[in-house]
Amino acid sequence: MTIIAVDGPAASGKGTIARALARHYGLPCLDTGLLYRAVGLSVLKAGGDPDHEADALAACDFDAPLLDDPALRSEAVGSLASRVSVHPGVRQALVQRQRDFATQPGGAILDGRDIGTVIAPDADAKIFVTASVHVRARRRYDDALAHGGHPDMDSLIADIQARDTRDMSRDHAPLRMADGADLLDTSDLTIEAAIRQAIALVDAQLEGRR
Ligand SMILES: Nc1ncnc2c1ncn2[C@@H]1O[C@H](COP(=O)(O)OP(=O)(O)OP(=O)(O)O)[C@@H](O)[C@H]1O
Ligand SMILES: Nc1ccn([C@@H]2O[C@H](COP(=O)(O)O)[C@@H](O)[C@H]2O)c(=O)n1
Repeated sequence: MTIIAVDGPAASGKGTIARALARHYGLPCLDTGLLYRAVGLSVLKAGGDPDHEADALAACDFDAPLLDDPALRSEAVGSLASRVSVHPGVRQALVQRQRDFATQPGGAILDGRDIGTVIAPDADAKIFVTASVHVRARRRYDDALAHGGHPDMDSLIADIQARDTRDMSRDHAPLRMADGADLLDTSDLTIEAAIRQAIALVDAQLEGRR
């Protein structure tokens, strides 16, 4: 069984890298941010308060098809996800689902904020993907433009900074580089180069464990 943990801040490119690693190693992949986004969107739909733990907890029992809802991908829902994810009860409610995915026969790749620290601390390989705030905001900007939106760079930068601060400073499972993780800064890398480097880092970690 091979478990690969990919963590990092918003728009660092961790999902792109996790999916490429999944193709390369023939493993299933879980974007764990979607689980928190589903909770955030469910609270909103129920008219609850994302900062109120009981409202957020009630939303953890969402229906699986919600994970395919394109509305989950918006920056606004990303921000809601970040607010519900500070509650320890919400994190606890989502842990087993992620661990079950990680420990399926053959293993898996998971990307998120606490995969290498909390969900799979004994993962066979761990990567922490990052990029400068400006580069990450630029990626969100380009995505929004490509989808016909009218993005504002300053508000994207502010949203990403607010999300980084909340994710890194919360008491439970804060975003940080896990022990044994390799850092991959994608600020100046093309997608192809970032994927090549990620595969080289994972290969080296897997080789080191043999
Ligand atoms: N190295 C790169 N160079 C240029 N663009 C990139 C690079 N890596 C990812 N991107 C683009 O940046 C955007 C965000 O990437 P991605 O969704 O992989 O980030 P993420 O860290 O998973 O974000 P999220 O906060 O949604 O979890 C996507 O449009 C992706 O194609
Ligand atoms: N393992 C995780 C994954 C995500 N979160 C929180 O959800 C927010 C949205 O995540 P994206 O990866 O889809 O951007 C994120 O800002 C985190 O607050 C988490 O706590 N743990």
